[in-house]
Amino acid sequence: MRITLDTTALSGIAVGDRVNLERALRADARLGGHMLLGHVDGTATLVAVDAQEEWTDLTFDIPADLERYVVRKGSIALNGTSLTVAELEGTRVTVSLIPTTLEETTFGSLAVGDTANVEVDVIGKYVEKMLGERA
Ligand SMILES: Cc1nc2c(=O)[nH]c(=O)nc-2n(C[C@H](O)[C@H](O)[C@H](O)CO)c1C
Repeated sequence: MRITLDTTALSGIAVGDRVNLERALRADARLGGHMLLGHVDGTATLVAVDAQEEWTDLTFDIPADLERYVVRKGSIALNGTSLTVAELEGTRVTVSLIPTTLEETTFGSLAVGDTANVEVDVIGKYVEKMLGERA
């Protein structure tokens, strides 16, 4: 689909490349992350990797029009993975990845300059629309 290739980083992957997969959440299951729809809003560029002993900080530059939907300690999906925003400075979003996440996802092989798919938390979009309509 044209919109998928235009909006996501999927146009840059090749046969044999790894991707992250998660089965759909059951409505009666416990929610361990946030409500992820799989609708990618744009792509972010990895600008810094800071590996510590017990976690690794990844800093991404996200599109300017998505910044307003991201809050510190809020949720963001990067490459389909539900993550917590550890730091936020303008369009720079830092996430701290635990070893499990690095092992189970493709983040372990991401390098500075690589792009990742971004899905912002949908709650902010609904709130924005409702407040806009009320004004
Ligand atoms: C909300 C959330 N936040 C983080 C995070 O900030 N850092 C991290 O490393 N992992 C987080 N996780 C768990 C990951 O989504 C999970 O480890 C991967 O999806 C692999 O299953 C979740 C669910």
